Amino acid sequence: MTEDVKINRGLKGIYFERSGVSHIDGAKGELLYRGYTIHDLAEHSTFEEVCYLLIHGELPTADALAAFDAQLKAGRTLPPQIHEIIHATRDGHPMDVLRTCVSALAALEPASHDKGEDGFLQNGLRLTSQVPMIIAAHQAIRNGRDPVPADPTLSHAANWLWMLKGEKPSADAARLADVDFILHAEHGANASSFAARVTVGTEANLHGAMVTALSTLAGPAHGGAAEDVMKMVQEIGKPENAAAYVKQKRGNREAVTGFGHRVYRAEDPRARHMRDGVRKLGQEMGAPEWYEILQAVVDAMKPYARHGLNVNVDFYSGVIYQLHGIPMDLYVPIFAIGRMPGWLVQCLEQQRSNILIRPLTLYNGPDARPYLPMDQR
Ligand SMILES: CC(=O)SCCNC(=O)CCNC(=O)[C@H](O)C(C)(C)COP(=O)(O)OP(=O)(O)OC[C@H]1O[C@@H](n2cnc3c(N)ncnc32)[C@H](O)[C@@H]1OP(=O)(O)O
Ligand SMILES: O=C([O-])CC(=O)C(=O)O
Repeated sequence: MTEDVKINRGLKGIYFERSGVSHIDGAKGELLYRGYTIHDLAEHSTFEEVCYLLIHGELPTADALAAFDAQLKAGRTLPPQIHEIIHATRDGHPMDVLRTCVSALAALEPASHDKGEDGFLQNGLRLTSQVPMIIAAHQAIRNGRDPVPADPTLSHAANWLWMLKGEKPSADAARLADVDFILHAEHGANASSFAARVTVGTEANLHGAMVTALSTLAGPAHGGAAEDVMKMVQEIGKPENAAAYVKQKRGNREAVTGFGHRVYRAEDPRARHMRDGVRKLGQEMGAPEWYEILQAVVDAMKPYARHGLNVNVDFYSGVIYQLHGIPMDLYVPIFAIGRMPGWLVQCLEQQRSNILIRPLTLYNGPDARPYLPMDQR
């Protein structure tokens, strides 16, 4: 029909909106949250501070941060029915359980239907606190233990590890989790945030948008990559096997997971912090071989780097979780913990100047034709 129309498959390179939250320079490999480089934030900030920055646009004063932190801590409660739902779905993938529980919270908490700007904010902050609780409670229940109650003296990251493992994390372990959350907190119009914005565009509630985001994050082309990288590392087994593995994948024109990105052509700036974390943790724990395997894959992929194929944020994160003894199926849910403020702020931006997001598909099916009665088909 309209053959001259240009189709942008996957919306590659298309700007659909303006955003004041994060800036990605794919050619240079740079990422800013509200004007601050991800490197400064990863080195000097905390997840709570980054949440505040993303949502309010400025770094908090000490008083503002204390009030914000108190609000996050006050959100660390779950209706008792959530534990019943987790019991009923305990054998499911943690991402399915998490998504189901967030959906159930919409039905259990009347405030979830407040679609004003403040309603979105309050619901989003409460969910930011509830999401790690759901994941940790599922991990406890599927292992026959009672969920560990939240500890109001601990930061978001330390409390997550406490609820997950039932023991107080070391300062280093808590800081590594904190940095992981900072690095994953926000990334512009990535697939899950875009999907959440589509949901808000229809004037649906925030919980609905979060369910959309969680569904979209789960795929291996997006948040699921960290789990696949860990499986790849296990399959490779030793650094000397990496070159043959990559050769076979490239020969079959299959993706090597943890590489490639829709926007970055230079290395994803978040990867460097995770790489440092894997190297340090591996040495400390007497398990340097995981890092060596990862670096052998990077070496084998070097010929493709000049075509813009470099490691992304998910390449190193799985091994960090593995070294912490965290099961592989929790890797995507951990990404979701970090991404909560990013989804929230994208939803807030969408809501502030809302418009239905509804592109076109160019029809290439049959021309108009008469309906055929059953006996003539
Ligand atoms: C947090 C995140 O979501 S980060 C991404 C996490 N996902 C992964 O790590 C999974 C592996 N990577 C991929 O599948 C892809 O790189 C994606 C989905 C992330 C991005 O895909 P796109 O933007 O559509 O890239 P596209 O498919 O256009 O790739 C361009 C070229 O690079 C190749 N390529 C892209 N990624 C990879 C990869 N991981 N391994 C090998 N080759 C790759 C493609 O085959 C294509 O080559 P061609 O032009 O010869 O056909
Ligand atoms: O931006 C993307 O397409 C994917 C990504 O790296 C993220 O969501 O962090």
